[in-house]
Amino acid sequence: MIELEGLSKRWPGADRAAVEGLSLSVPEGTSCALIGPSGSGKSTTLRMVNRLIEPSGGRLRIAGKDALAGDPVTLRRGIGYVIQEVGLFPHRSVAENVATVPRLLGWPEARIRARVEEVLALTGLDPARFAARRPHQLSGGERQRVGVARALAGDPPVLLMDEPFGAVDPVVRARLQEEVLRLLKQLRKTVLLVTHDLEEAVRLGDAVAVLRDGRLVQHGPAEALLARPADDFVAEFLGSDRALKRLALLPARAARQEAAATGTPLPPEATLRDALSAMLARGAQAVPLAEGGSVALEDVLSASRPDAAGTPGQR
Ligand SMILES: Nc1ncnc2c1ncn2[C@@H]1O[C@H](COP(=O)(O)OP(=O)(O)OP(=O)(O)O)[C@@H](O)[C@H]1O
Repeated sequence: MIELEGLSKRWPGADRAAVEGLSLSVPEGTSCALIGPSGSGKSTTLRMVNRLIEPSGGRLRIAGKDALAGDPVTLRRGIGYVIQEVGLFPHRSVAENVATVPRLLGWPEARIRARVEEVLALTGLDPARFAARRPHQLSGGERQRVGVARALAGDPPVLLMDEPFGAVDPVVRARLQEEVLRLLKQLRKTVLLVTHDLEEAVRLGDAVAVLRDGRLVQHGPAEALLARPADDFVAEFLGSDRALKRLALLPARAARQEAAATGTPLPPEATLRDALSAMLARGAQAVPLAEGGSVALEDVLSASRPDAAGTPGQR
């Protein structure tokens, strides 16, 4: 659990605080994505959590302990940190880079070797192929994987990620996001993430927190924000297509049993947005589902109403 309580940062000479009275909790084993315009205080907030930036005021607790009380270097060893430029040591091998924290923690050599192999494999890098390479001998996506492997090496309960996939192309990016998401869930890490990319926030964040001028304006599951933005600023930030974005988060469940719809059934993982796309592509008012039954246009419309209660698409 990461708990920020009234956390603030005021830079010397600045006319307003970069972060002002920010209170936010990330429950254990969940992830929260910080989003907001450039300069809204996302990176400052993240870096206050591992004290690369010392807060000017407020409280910070990690796993119930006062994280502002002890030594920041010790704190950082217990927190994985992934940044866009990865920040690998260029003259060290992948294995040596990944071993950084376990070595600082004083693990025995055999344990370090085993752990390096384990986290490389977890992040989709075959140790036999990659362990001895230098960072410049890797693709951007592979470097990013090494960055994640390095952050996981010491098995920290908390992970901070600042634009973790910003430097890789969109195709690699989507695959990495899926894989890392699966991995972090499997390992039950508590994750605070900064991103410019709303889709990434929605995909990776159990909750999304919107910042504006250093203040928290809305916090909750992406689906709730897309359905009910707190104000015009959040609505505009989420985009005029926010209703479509929300449909992409809602599973297409059979809303009616009659097999009126024709055409190829949608697979079980299909969302209401997929159902709508299929209707538009087929010029049909309804589409069948592989699991049986069908979804009709009116079901999509009723689910897209922000006040739609219960499980959307279900009657
Ligand atoms: N070291 C610093 N000294 C003075 N001001 C700073 C420093 N670092 C950040 N700031 C200021 O604090 C504010 C918040 O910056 P921050 O980097 O947290 O924003 P951000 O939301 O992460 O922006 P971006 O999306 O552009 O990365 C900005 O006004 C920035 O100019």
